[in-house]
Amino acid sequence: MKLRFKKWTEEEFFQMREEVLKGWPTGKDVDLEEAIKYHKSLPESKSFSKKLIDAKKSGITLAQPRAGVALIDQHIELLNFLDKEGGADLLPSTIDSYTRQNKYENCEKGIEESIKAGRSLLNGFPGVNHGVAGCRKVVEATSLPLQLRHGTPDARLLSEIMIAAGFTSDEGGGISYNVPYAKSVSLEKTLIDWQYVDRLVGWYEEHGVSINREPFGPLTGTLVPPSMSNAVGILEGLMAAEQGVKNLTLGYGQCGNLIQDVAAIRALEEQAEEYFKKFGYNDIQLTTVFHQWMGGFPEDEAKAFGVISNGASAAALAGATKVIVKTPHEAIGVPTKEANAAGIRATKMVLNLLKGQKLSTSPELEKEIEIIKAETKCILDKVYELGNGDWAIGIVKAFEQGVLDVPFAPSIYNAGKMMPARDNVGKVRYLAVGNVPLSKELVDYNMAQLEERAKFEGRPVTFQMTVDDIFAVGKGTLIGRPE
Ligand SMILES: CC[C@H]1O[C@@H](n2cnc3c(N)ncnc32)[C@H](O)[C@@H]1O
Repeated sequence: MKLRFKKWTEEEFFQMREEVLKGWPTGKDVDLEEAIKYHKSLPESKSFSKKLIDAKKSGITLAQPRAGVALIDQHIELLNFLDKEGGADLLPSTIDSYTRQNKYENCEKGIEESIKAGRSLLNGFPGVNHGVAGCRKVVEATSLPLQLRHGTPDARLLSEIMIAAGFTSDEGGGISYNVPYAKSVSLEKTLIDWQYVDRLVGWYEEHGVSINREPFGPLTGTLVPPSMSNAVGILEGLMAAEQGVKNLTLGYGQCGNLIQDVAAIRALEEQAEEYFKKFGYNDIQLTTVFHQWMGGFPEDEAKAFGVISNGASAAALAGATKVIVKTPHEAIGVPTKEANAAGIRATKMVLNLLKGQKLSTSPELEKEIEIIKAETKCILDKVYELGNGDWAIGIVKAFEQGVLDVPFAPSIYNAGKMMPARDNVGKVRYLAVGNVPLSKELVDYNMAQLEERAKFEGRPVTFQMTVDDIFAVGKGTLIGRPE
């Protein structure tokens, strides 16, 4: 399959599908006709797409945790606990790390050892190994819409199985589940593999079943300038729309300055709408998701609840359709179901207190929206030019040249030349642009904001600011002031 920005024909899709379903024995149980019938038999209350659109219409922010364990019965117990005791509005199934690397043999062993140990020895739910029948048990035994959340460069088989089982949303994308998650998987490969997933969703849509797609907004979750994550989100949105995806949630990871975070969500939604319209995708149902702080967490649980609640309020005031909830065990590892539920309850408390409130506009907010949109436009215009009108080709060339550049990404295909740091009020700025094609006035604007911090701290604008910022929240502040 040659990479190009064009909707796959059915024969192209079904030809690749034969290989995909051979990836593990459970692939042979995927039957699309049966899956369509099953989805149509599900109550509307289990449709991710519908719940998101209803929330957007009523202007509320939904709360969704991350959660996943090795064995089906324990996973069902966990999800129902998060529903009943946590008050979750939407349910996940966070997939384990072996599945994310297509190491299904290791999953098999992990499942056997978890049975012997009587507890989960995998850090998530091994959906491929459980197969359609196993995943369907989860769908049948829970009462909220279900989404697979993972970090899988090649999620073709995983998506086939879990969507056929009745999951109605799938997170990820050819950039956002490659660059922050893999070391040496090429962009061409993951863009094609995620075109497959989007084409599968397009096939469900063409047969009357709406499946939500959610690119992974936060990327490395470490000082990613909003315009860089918004550019990636819009690109993955365009890639999905071209393959027939209709229900799309674009995401953003909290950076910490409230005005910038609200501006980022507002800019993301407005600019994505602009690009969908400009390129002829007029029937996209667009929603947004705000990820609570994705960086280092305090170990102290009371402080962790402070971080969680702060993220919940930013999501509500931004008007995001959904907020992804963190837990007070974030600094330790996979949370207990009690800690996970507590994170949701704290979040829901804040969402309820702020119901109907949105951050009203202000000169500072308008300025930040304008800056983020202008930076994002510089990046997207260059991607389009590099691809000579083909977004997919443009993405590959943009990473080769550092036009798209995600800070602190493990991928060898990421230039890593751009460096961010916070300004004096904690907004994330471009300290060194690398080859990110910002206009001169935007480069100057970023530098002027950083100069203000430098003056305040009595030090020059320096990479040390970036380092200090990375450790700051774990130490209890947002901006890494010199000690
Ligand atoms: C994107 C990374 C996030 O996913 C979270 N995460 C990963 N696996 C699980 C898991 N199995 N249960 C709950 N949270 C999880 C992790 O804590 C981190 O906040």
